[in-house]
Amino acid sequence: MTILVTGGAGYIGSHMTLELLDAGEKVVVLDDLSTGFRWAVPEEVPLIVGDFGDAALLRDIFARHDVQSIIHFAAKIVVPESVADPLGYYSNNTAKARALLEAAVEAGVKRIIFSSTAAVYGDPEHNPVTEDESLKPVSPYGRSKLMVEWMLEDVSRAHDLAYVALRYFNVAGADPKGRSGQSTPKATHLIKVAVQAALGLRPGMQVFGTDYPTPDGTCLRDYIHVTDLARAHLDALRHLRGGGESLVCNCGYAHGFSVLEVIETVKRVSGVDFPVEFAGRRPGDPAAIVAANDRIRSRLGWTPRHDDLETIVRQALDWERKLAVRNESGA
Ligand SMILES: NC(=O)c1ccc[n+]([C@@H]2O[C@H](COP(=O)([O-])OP(=O)(O)OC[C@H]3O[C@@H](n4cnc5c(N)ncnc54)[C@H](O)[C@@H]3O)[C@@H](O)[C@H]2O)c1
Ligand SMILES: O=c1ccn([C@@H]2O[C@H](COP(=O)(O)OP(=O)(O)O[C@H]3O[C@H](CO)[C@H](O)[C@H](O)[C@H]3O)[C@@H](O)[C@H]2O)c(=O)[nH]1
Repeated sequence: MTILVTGGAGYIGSHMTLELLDAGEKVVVLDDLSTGFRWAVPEEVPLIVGDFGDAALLRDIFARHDVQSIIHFAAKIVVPESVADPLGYYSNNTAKARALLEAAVEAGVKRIIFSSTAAVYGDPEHNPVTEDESLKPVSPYGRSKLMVEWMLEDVSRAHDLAYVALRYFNVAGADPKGRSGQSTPKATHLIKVAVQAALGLRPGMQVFGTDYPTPDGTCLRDYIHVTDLARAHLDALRHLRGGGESLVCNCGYAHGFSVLEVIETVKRVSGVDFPVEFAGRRPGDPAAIVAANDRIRSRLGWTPRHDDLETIVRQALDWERKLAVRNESGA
């Protein structure tokens, strides 16, 4: 039985592929390499370069490989880009997911795990936010993902296809064995930016907003280690294989760090006091968003192993150094 990983050449998908191989699973990756990297897919894993919305290609993959489960990561993921190009996001993230589901149902695929996002909550009224909080995404990106959750709910009722939708909070860190990490050249994620500043790869950084209703005035986020996140998918797979029902679960540690706390941690771990400028709020940023994680713990038996900001930062620094050497050598 093979697992199809869409987006397996990207940041989270490449960690998932490693985790699946470590667990002895058979994997095939489908990725168009729009933001992913060929080198991020281990040599022993077949990489099909193509579009996950291409029905003919999907039919061919399902005919050649005994795919019983899909882990669907492939998507466009940049919130401001989604505001500028909503139709591009609804096409890539929503319409193509419909095509994937249609092909999966046609081929008799039994299980799908979907990368959803905390962005489906928008600016939540309560923290930690539970899965039952009202869903008010504020960006086309969040809406494009929420619509897929709704499709999954309907499709799973009508067909023999069970699903787990995992709502990721702020994904960070790198493979503890140093095999992969966040490699997107212009990534805007806080930890990536701070780590680049610490390594002198950028002159400094900005803090977006210091007047939020939080203890130090900067935004609070729940940073989850990418390997703990990948393991949540393994737990979801086990749940579905055991006949478990379809589920939506948050993925986070249930505690938050402020932007200033993250920057302070990067400075401490790296030993570099890089320049930080205080700037205005970034449009669309919720003040605080922290995951309630009771459901994923009780229903999937998930337990975090890397819930430590210093470890996350240290591994992000290690990966960024590796990446700098790789980029310098033109590999
Ligand atoms: N990074 C985060 O903090 C975060 C938070 C919440 C949710 N997510 C979700 O996790 C998933 C993975 O995100 P990531 O951070 O690894 O991003 P990424 O950009 O590194 O990975 C996405 C991968 O999908 C591929 N892809 C995109 N469109 C495709 C298409 N039409 N056909 C085939 N391949 C395609 C890209 O080439 C890339 O390899 C996404 O669905 C994203 O929405 C990420
Ligand atoms: O240079 C920077 C970068 C970020 N921030 C701040 O740091 C916090 C975290 O920002 P990120 O960009 O790292 O993460 P977001 O919380 O905006 O985004 C996360 O949630 C989004 C949905 O809301 C998407 O899912 C996205 O992929 C995921 O990383 C925010 O307050 C942001 O304003 C800064 O102050 N300076």
